[in-house]
Amino acid sequence: MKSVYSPKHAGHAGNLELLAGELLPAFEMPSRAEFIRARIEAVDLGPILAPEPFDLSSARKVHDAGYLDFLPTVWERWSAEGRGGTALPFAWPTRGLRGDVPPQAVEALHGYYSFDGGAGFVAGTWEAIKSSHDTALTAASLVNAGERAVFALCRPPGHHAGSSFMGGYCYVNNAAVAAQWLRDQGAGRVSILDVDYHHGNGTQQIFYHRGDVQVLNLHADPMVEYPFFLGHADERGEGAGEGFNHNYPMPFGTAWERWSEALEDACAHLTAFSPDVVVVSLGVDTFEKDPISKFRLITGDYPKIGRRIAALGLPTLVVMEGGYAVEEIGINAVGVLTGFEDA
Ligand SMILES: NCCCNCCCCCS
Ligand SMILES: [Zn+2]
Repeated sequence: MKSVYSPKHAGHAGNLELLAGELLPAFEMPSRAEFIRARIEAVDLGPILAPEPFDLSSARKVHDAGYLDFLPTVWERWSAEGRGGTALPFAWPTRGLRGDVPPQAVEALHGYYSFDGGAGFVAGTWEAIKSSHDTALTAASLVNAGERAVFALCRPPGHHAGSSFMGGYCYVNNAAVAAQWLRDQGAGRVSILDVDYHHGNGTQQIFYHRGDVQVLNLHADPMVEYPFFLGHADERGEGAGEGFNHNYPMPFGTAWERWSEALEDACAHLTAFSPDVVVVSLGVDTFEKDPISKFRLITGDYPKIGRRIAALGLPTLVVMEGGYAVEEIGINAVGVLTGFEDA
């Protein structure tokens, strides 16, 4: 299986995140991508290609123009105010407030375009975001050219980013942009299967009113887990999107037996939709040892996920999302890919 990877992710480093009342080093750290890349090489999965540069024309079909135009300017605005550290939002236009965009105040603009305080910027963040976007589209172009499956080693991740909001370490929704790009290349229908521990609220929001991109999410119950404010089973899509959104919220402690039942049901809906291509948002924070998550999948479960997805018999783009047990992230993420190949 081919993979796509860019070393430019590494500039997105040294971020701090607000966690349980403390500013801590962000769990979404550069070593995540390096452990995965090392594992790809260790198991000889296949060639690791550099991304081609892509323009943002497909991104502009799933993200708001003002939002996309803001991302490259955050660090320069922040540092122009003489600030260092991590650029973080500080005020959000929540219920009862106005949504006028404050053009000059970067921490208010950042809040305007965020749903949480979890998408910080340092000097190299925009370059990393763009390289992650290009990584996903390069991998998508290989699938579109006939590869059965390609792995986009994206960092930063994207599934929490909506049409005009960032959050949860996500800025540009790589999987959503790739699905849109595949549609732009002529794919009639695309399914996005998000197996990350956290609900892909951004991906759901982007396609919620569309019937051409089906979105299926397996995740922790939002009544008890981040991102909290989306991801319930009764969210089935609206308008043209009615019936094309499927959520499988599950309780803390969920292990393979329960989780795989949800995967089976999701695969049945996916097969019924008969997409031309599947985009997998691969998070491995479902792992029992993940430091911020509470499912109980074990390393031996990840090849089973890959085998099940391979059994769909569809061209497949795998896009890296979350996973924070850094020592095992490579074994678990690449386990999905080797499982897919061995099917
Ligand atoms: N106590 C909940 C903290 C959640 N922090 C953000 C997690 C983002 C995961 C992205 S896959
Ligand atoms: Zn996650």
